Amino acid sequence: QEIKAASKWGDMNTVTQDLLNRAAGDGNNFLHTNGNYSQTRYYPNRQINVSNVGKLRPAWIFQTEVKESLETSPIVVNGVMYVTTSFNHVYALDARTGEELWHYKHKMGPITVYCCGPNNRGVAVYGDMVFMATLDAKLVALDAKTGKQVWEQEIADPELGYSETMAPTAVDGKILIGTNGGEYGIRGFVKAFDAKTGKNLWTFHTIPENSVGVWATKDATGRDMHRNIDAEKAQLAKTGDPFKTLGGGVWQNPAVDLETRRIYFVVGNPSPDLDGSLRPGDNLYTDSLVSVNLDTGQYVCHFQYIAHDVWDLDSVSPPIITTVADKDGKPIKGILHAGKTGHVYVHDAKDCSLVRFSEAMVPQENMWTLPTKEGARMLPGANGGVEWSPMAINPNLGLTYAINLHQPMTYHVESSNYPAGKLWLGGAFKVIPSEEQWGNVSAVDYNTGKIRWQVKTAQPMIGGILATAGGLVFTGEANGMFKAYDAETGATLWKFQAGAGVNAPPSSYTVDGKQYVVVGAGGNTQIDYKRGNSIIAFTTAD
Ligand SMILES: O=C(O)c1cc(C(=O)O)c2c(n1)C(=O)C(=O)c1cc(C(=O)O)[nH]c1-2
Ligand SMILES: [Ca+2]
Repeated sequence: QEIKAASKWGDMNTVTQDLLNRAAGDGNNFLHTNGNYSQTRYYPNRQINVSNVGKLRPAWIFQTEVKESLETSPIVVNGVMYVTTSFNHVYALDARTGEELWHYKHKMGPITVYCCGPNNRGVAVYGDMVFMATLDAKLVALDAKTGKQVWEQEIADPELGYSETMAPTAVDGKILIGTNGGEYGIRGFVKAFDAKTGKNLWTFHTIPENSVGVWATKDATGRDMHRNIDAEKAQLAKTGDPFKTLGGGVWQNPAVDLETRRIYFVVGNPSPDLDGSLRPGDNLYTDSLVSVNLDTGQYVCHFQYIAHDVWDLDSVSPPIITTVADKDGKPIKGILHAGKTGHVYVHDAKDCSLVRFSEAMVPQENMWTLPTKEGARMLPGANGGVEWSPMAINPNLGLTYAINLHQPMTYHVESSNYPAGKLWLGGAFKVIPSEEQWGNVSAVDYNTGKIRWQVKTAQPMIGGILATAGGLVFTGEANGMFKAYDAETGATLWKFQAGAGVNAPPSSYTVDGKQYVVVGAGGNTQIDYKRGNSIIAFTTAD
């Protein structure tokens, strides 16, 4: 195996910072989880385009040995592809043929705590190494040529509810990583580790020691959240600031702005999910966009969407940096984020402030009805709106593409004390079986907030989306359909039956003059979509 890998390996496979910086214009490679540091998922080549996508067909199918939910974003470096699976396997594949070059299987520790499946969303590449974070809360660095482990570092203590599902981000010799655990009473963070040695360089706690905030009564869109502020104040006087167990995971990649040396990420829900009585205050910085300094981890700004959330409405879909129109129509550096609430939020990158929010992409009903013991119906359900699924943009059209869920649920509260590192929901959210569920692909004009087009799908959507300069948008569905849409109109231009849920973000790359689109088809645990173990690469070229 080592020999096979080495024979494909040249100096060109070394990932320099310069290569990572130029990823947005590099159609040969797919170097970041979301395409580039701005996380636009906009692929610059157009060999596959609106006029020939109908001829797209599988070039190869690679089957992993793990038939469990697949959420990997395939990373491609000079003809070598890296994918991960549930339970932290990594494969290096020949991107032309799908031939296996090496396979790394993480030796899992005894304790893994994850709410929503044994997922992994992929690797980061830097220098001659490949980085993955694991369910037992380790960061591992592998030799990119051989898959042999170079170092391993504990990110946090898995016994306390910390675990990893996200892909790391590599920048300037640092590996950035957050944590999941919003359902386990953790104290969330983003950490930077030295890429060479694994040494911890800085830690930003997503929950400040003063998490109380301003007693906000309205959400980002101005709707009353029905908080009982007097009761919260009484609880605060009794038990103090709940910051140590307040959750606030970061389980998707940050966007990196090298011009200002700032990163932007979104923070998940407070713990326990449905029981607000034990955690008085706004619960800063849960359900927020946050920006910190890349070199020091120092706080720069934040914007909270939902203060004192009791519906598990994590902020999670990865933020995108792009030029947007401000309120006066003037172009500014903006940040886009799609909420579980079903809105696309548009921010000013300078101070995180909200410029606008889009029309709701899914039905919203009874917002913000508080959970009850018997269960209160509110739409959207706890998976959103939009889940962790990354959006993609087409900057020429000024559109951002999101995939949506419509899953009616009731929210139930049942108070219980912190069970030290065990699941701590403070109640339950339950799907209403008699109500229809569905999904959408939505194209939203981020300069106006208006929905440009929307296509309904048979099931709620989870996974991700890719936009290309060929005028296309690619995304998959639970029923195994992988589709290409016209980016301007939403017309379906091509589809393929992958045999299992296509619930992962697609990538694209070009090698030996051929453009490929690649996606995982392995289903999803959280929504129980049909499992599989395929990585499928498509091409139109002969
Ligand atoms: O708060 C958290 O830390 C956290 C983590 C994760 C995860 O890491 O998979 C999910 C969620 N929350 C969550 O609320 C959720 O709906 C969800 C769906 C999925 C998935 O992989 O499909 N993960 C998660
Ligand atoms: Ca959560």
